[in-house]
Amino acid sequence: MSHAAAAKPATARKSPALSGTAHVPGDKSISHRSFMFGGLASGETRITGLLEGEDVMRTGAAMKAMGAHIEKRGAEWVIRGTGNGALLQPEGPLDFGNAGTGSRLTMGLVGTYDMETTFIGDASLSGRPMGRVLEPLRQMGVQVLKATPGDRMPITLHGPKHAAPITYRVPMASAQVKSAVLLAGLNTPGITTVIEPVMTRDHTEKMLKGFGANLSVETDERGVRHIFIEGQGKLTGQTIAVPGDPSSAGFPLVAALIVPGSDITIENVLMNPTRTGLLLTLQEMGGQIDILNPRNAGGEDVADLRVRYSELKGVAVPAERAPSMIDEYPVLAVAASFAEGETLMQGLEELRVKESDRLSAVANGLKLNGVDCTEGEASLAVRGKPGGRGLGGHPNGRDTTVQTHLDHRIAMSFLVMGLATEKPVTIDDQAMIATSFPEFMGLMTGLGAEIE
Ligand SMILES: O=C(O)C1=C[C@@H](OP(=O)(O)O)[C@@H](O)[C@H](O)C1
Ligand SMILES: C=C(OP(=O)(O)O)C(=O)O
Repeated sequence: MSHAAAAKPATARKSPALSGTAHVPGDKSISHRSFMFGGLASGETRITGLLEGEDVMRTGAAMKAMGAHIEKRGAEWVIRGTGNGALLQPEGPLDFGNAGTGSRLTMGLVGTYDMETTFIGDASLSGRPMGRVLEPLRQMGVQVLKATPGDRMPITLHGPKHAAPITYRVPMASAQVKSAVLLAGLNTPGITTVIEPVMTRDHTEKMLKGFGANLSVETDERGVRHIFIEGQGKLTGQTIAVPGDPSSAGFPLVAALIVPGSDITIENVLMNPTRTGLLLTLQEMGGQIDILNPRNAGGEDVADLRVRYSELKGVAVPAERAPSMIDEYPVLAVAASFAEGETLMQGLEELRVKESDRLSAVANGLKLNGVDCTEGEASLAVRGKPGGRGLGGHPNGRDTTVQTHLDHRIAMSFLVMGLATEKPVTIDDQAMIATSFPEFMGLMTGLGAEIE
């Protein structure tokens, strides 16, 4: 793979107490959707706090290629959208790099257009299953002109003259699949219905309503959500302040919990209840996390988090909590490596189809660095070593470099781990960190972390 030639390893070492105040970049999910919905709506959308990570920039480039005007003016992104239903056929393939969210949501957004669009991505994205989005799109009349076996990228779609509205029950807990169908519904006459048995992050629903879509949600007596969207309505540009990403906040947060003496504050973190599973779990483990100054900003709950070093205890994390902390399991496994007793995480089947097979990538990295853990088909049990004694790479032994498999969260999680292990932890490549958290190295070293 050509990527290997450019690999840039990084090493984290046992660090002194972390201190200071940090601002994590804007939420990735809201940033992708801000570019998409702003690019589609009529009139002007202004965005502050946008995550300028590679994944989101790919979404911006795709929207530009389909007719949106996007530019940065000072600290603000200003977009002039095409109007709903008026995206243009792009001249070349849309390259989504490493981004599952960008590619899957855009397949929904443009799949129902009577035009041809081709989706490509890097080696990680090209290995991820896209059938979960193509299946409902096919039901709406979309033709998959080309796909690699197993419904993988590169993928070429051509929409019908008139898409058919469907009722679609999402078969796995996935906000990306839910969102792709709702976005396909935007360009479809009539009402498209998504049935969501297990609630996932609700940014698409909240933001589409904010842009003026006729969208409503009913939750039945079994807690199943029924989401209705009326197609071909008008969307109007909005002003958006993107709150800090709780998934990115997880890295300095866990670092402060495991490095003795630490006391840090992370400001302006999104507290949407569909995203706070990690916080809840770490608090159950005995983590001292104070939620300060809770407030509402632009329709979302946000707060500042004061985090102090804590003696953690293992807990059982219920499978139902997985959707609210799906991207946080790698860093939770790191916290669990320093906790007294066993932490059992269940309901992890979706981790197998992220940027890497995160379940095996985490288990392998932990084992290499001396952590006792058991990988199940959809579970992970970690038996921690309080104080990190005996953990970390073996300088005179075999190569203990953690393989990150083009996965930003694996890279950041193991760098956090190395801040509190007896011996350093090395990862094979830090390049992918820029997909979601370009400021990671500077932010962490600014708090006192020893990473190079
Ligand atoms: O909708 C979104 O913005 C996201 C949904 C989740 O993916 P799935 O829908 O595949 O669970 C998550 O892992 C991803 O980082 C962002
Ligand atoms: C799973 C992730 O992102 P995506 O699916 O957008 O690549 C993530 O950021 O952890």
